[in-house]
Amino acid sequence: MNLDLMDVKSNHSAPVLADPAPMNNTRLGIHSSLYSPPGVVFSHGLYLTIPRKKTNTLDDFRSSSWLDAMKSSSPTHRKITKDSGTDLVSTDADVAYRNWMLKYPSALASFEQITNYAKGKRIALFLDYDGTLSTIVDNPDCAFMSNPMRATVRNLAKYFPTAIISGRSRDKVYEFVGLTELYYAGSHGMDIIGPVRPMSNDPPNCIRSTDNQGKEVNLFQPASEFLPMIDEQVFRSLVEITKDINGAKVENNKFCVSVHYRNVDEQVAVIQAPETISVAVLFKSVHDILKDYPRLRLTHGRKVLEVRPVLDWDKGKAVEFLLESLATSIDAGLSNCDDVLPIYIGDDRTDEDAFKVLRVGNRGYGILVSSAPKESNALYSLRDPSEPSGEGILLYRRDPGSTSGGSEMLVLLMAHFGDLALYSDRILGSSVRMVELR
Ligand SMILES: O=P(O)(O)OC[C@H]1O[C@H](O[C@H]2O[C@H](CO)[C@@H](O)[C@H](O)[C@H]2O)[C@H](O)[C@@H](O)[C@@H]1O
Repeated sequence: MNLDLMDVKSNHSAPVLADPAPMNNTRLGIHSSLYSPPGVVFSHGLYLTIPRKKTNTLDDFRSSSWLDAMKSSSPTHRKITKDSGTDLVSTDADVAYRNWMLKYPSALASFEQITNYAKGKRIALFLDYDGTLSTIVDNPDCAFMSNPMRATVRNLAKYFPTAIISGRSRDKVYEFVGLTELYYAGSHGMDIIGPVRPMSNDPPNCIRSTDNQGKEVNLFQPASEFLPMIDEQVFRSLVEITKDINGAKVENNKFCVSVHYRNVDEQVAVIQAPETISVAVLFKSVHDILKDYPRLRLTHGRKVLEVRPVLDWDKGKAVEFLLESLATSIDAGLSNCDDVLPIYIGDDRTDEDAFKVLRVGNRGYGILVSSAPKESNALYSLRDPSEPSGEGILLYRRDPGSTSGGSEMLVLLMAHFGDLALYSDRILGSSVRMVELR
């Protein structure tokens, strides 16, 4: 559900904030139990599991972590409650989620802590795309971003340097987001368009280029040598071997390739005849192809296998690269700014590399978008990009030209994401809390 203006105005209930964890201050104002979990209970029964009795040649695949990864790669709260069909399990799921939130408190509930720490600092915002700015859908070509979300990101970018870091190709994610004022990193950070940095700082594979608007930018493609192999050989081979697997889809993400199995029949019921399990066949086929390409590796995303170069580069490295670019670029507005607070919001395993980078030395905040408990290097959580909600929290800056509070510019940084928008204070409903960023 997208909240329109009427929804916001008519929702007069106080913000329904998730159970706040007791907070002790650390440098980032983070609950100390984040570093030593307070007996968090994970209900493994919430996840579907597959029997591991060996029966034939596909056993290695069934009994390895591959199928487990498949089953847990996209657990959704909705699916758990729907599939189980009982209120009891639904309650268990809620309890497990609340317990999990002791370790990963809601970013909404912790918003004052975040903004307190942000005072006096320049925020740099990094956003994943799928599952963060758009909801997960069956067809990857239709993972559109809502207009309110787009408007919010556009407005955020007026205040904070903002970058999208996606596993998609850079062109594709730009096509979805469509905002020229952002920086974009595609192929899990292996294809970055960022602000121009002084030549002396340029690593190899970094060149000056122009973006779609003719603006001078830096183009950094650390995996450029892999392009012919991935594009001309691997992508084609993967398309060929999966063409008879109903529902499989291969997506060319330029420096990596995604093999989707969200729509492939998992056939868990016929586990005794594993040769009919299409997903297992798919995994084996992809694995077999990769034997011929030792310089490529396989990672798991949400119902997707991702083929990528063996390269010491990931979303975390991309965040570091962009932070350095932003800090040295006059255009980006972070130069001469000692204190930058990076915030990264993402939902998937590949986002963990970025969370890790921010976690080290309490450098910034990682926020995991997840509706199911899972281990993460993030510090905070949000439940779902599209969860219906009337709550919102505003991060705002006073308009320097303003003489009255009535004309303050208000920027909604994080509500439940599907409902993000820019509002003026005149139209805010009482369900929105405001936190001033000085
Ligand atoms: O880093 P991201 O921007 O999150 O990209 C990761 C992968 O996202 C896409 O796949 C996922 O979203 C699809 C659309 O909702 C869904 O159908 C699929 O099951 C998910 O895995 C994208 O299609 C992949 O290429 C990206 O690698």
